[in-house]
Amino acid sequence: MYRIKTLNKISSAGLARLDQTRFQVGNDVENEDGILVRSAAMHDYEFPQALRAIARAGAGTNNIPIDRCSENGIVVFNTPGANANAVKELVVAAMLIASRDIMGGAKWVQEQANTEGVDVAAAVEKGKSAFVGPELYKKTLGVIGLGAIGALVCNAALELGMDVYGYDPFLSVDAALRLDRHVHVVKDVNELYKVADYVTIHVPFNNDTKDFINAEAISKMKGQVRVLNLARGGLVNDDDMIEALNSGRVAKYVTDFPDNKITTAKNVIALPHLGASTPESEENCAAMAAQELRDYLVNGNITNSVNMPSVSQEWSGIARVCIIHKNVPAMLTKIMTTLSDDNINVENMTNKSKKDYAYTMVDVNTRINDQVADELRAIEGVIRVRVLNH
Ligand SMILES: NC(=O)C1=CN([C@@H]2O[C@H](COP(=O)(O)OP(=O)(O)OC[C@H]3O[C@@H](n4cnc5c(N)ncnc54)[C@H](O)[C@@H]3O)[C@@H](O)[C@H]2O)C=CC1
Ligand SMILES: O=C(O)C(=O)COP(=O)(O)O
Repeated sequence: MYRIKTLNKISSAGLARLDQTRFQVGNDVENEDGILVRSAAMHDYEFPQALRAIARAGAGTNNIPIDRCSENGIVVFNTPGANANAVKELVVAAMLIASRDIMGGAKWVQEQANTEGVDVAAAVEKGKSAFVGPELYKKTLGVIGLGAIGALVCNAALELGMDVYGYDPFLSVDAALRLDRHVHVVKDVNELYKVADYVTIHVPFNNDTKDFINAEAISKMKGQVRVLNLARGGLVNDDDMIEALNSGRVAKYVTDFPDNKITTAKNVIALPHLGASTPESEENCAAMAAQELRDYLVNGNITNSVNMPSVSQEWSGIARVCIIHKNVPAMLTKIMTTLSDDNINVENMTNKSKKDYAYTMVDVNTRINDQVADELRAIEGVIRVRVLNH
């Protein structure tokens, strides 16, 4: 029985992938083998001895201590693209509410209705000019980060008749193929700032991207620009943004990641981290995350991990040895020598690396006893050894 702890509410579509005969799932499970999580903060989380994998039902993994996971041989998964459409749709809404004063207008109508003696129909026609705002059509959108979400946003904006500029120095081939050919991809983000009426950011939050939009970046943007941040709060420097909003250089700032400081600033539209909050996305993410967790725990296969390489292998033989180790020379030789010294015949094998870590999966035709597993564990550079039986 594998024990799976949920640190957030996970859609039942995902939990259904973890059949009750093999998985015990709940938020009170202890010494868990796997964790399913959304945005719960895990940086201070104490890893139980059994923990082998964490699956983030979503895209951003900045709530998870990835380095500490890698050092402990814990595989971290996410669900690339599974919530991208939901975010794209909210970005379209964000552009609209940043342009037309839909929120202010709707609130004002309610206020009229609640004021005694006001004829709402008449008040609306008299007062509507206070809520005028520009159209998106023929305006320019700058998209920073052209991954799963960024590419969908670019393509949707083209459909709305916008001119679209995109920036992503690490653009993958797959992502480039998803991008409409009418998007102007620029090599220098300043080229995008120079022309964009709207700037939207879709990059992961990390040490390199913290404060990506700061005073210097804003100084390169057009006056009256509208800035959208549905990625992470820390990508935009709050103080610099507040100053730009106060001076009128930035006309509106829409953020999906409000905090006490930014929420009360002028011309801020703060949403409660709603980007992925659709039933469709919650189901997609949960199903993908549960599937990844299951395939790793049961078969040792790794798909969509952010800290370990992708390795999947059909079963051959009767036992499988899964070894997470440092990506250093001679590991494979040492692993193979240990197995052959114990007279174990290898049926199939895969070895792949990702940055400082590597994963070796070996199918063998005999049962692996504790002594062999301990010999493998004793190899310098080996972090974790698991033996699975078919
Ligand atoms: N508001 C919400 O509920 C949601 C927010 N997000 C946030 O959006 C982010 C992006 O999500 P996806 O598009 O699914 O991820 P993704 O991994 O498909 O795309 C990220 C893109 O950013 C690019 N990138 C990385 N560093 C960059 C830099 N310095 N400059 C320009 N581009 C850079 C990468 O090359 C990649 O193409 C997530 O990391 C997460 O923080 C994601 C889903 C929901
Ligand atoms: O996938 C992401 O990165 C998100 O920000 C979505 O977060 P959530 O799962 O809605 O808490």
